[in-house]
Amino acid sequence: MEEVSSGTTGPKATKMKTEPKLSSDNETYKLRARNIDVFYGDFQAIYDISLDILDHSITAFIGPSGCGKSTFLRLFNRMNDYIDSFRMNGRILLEEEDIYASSVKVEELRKKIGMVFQKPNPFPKSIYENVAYGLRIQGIKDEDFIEQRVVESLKQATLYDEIKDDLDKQALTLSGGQQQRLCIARTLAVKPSVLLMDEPTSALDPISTAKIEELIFELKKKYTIVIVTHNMQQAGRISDNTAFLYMGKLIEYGDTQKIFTNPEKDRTQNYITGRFG
Ligand SMILES: Nc1ncnc2c1ncn2[C@@H]1O[C@H](COP(=O)(O)OP(=O)(O)OP(=O)(O)O)[C@@H](O)[C@H]1O
Repeated sequence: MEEVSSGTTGPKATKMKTEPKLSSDNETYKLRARNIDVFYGDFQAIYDISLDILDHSITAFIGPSGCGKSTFLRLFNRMNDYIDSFRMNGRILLEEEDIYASSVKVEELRKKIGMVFQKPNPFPKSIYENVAYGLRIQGIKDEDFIEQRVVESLKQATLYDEIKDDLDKQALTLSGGQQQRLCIARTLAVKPSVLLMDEPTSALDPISTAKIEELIFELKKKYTIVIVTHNMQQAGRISDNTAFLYMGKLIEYGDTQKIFTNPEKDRTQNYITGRFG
């Protein structure tokens, strides 16, 4: 392996002479995107992005509205597949598996790579059933197992203590911040290893936002987290690495502190200092 040059970008990224391997000396890459182009019909939304995401880290995607952050994030659990006009070039590897290979079952992939959206979207069911949902659709019938997993997931999402006596209550009666933590618990219940978060706090008040940020920070011990955020303070507070996208291109990617204090590109500097965007 040799030090990175153009084409492959990542924290301490390395350019592979052969097929990408998943570990450098002491760090492991969980996800790798290689030469990704995305099109919606004739419109190109992503241009030749290659980037590696470290395991057990928080990676933030930042950039002005429309630069392609959500499009890029959604590639990692194939959410763009729902869009008729979507087309892509390139490869995305989860560990060593090409997630767009024809052998991949998308439902299985989404168990491994869960997603939390901008607006909390609980089902109109009880708190308990929201978290149990993913297990039930897998055909799991063992109620003791389901209950144990529901409680464990709610605890991990730091919601359990607030609602433990109300598990049968309608999820839609929870506050926005609680609903978002419930959605995180629902995602955790099927034991993913990666969590994708698309502006998970943008619909929340500052106190709920702080709780979710603490939770995300805690979750990185067990999960690899990729988060899209418009909030640069948030990216600076919680992420280990930051990718700055502009008009579908990856401008700069690396250690968050460096990106925010001493970026290499003028365009990054202009964006993080609020000169545009
Ligand atoms: N389903 C779609 N069909 C056509 N064009 C789309 C579709 N989704 C996104 N786009 C376009 O692709 C580009 C990137 O959009 P995307 O939502 O990924 O950007 P973003 O950086 O996440 O924006 P925002 O911060 O506003 O959410 C935009 O020009 C957008 O209009």
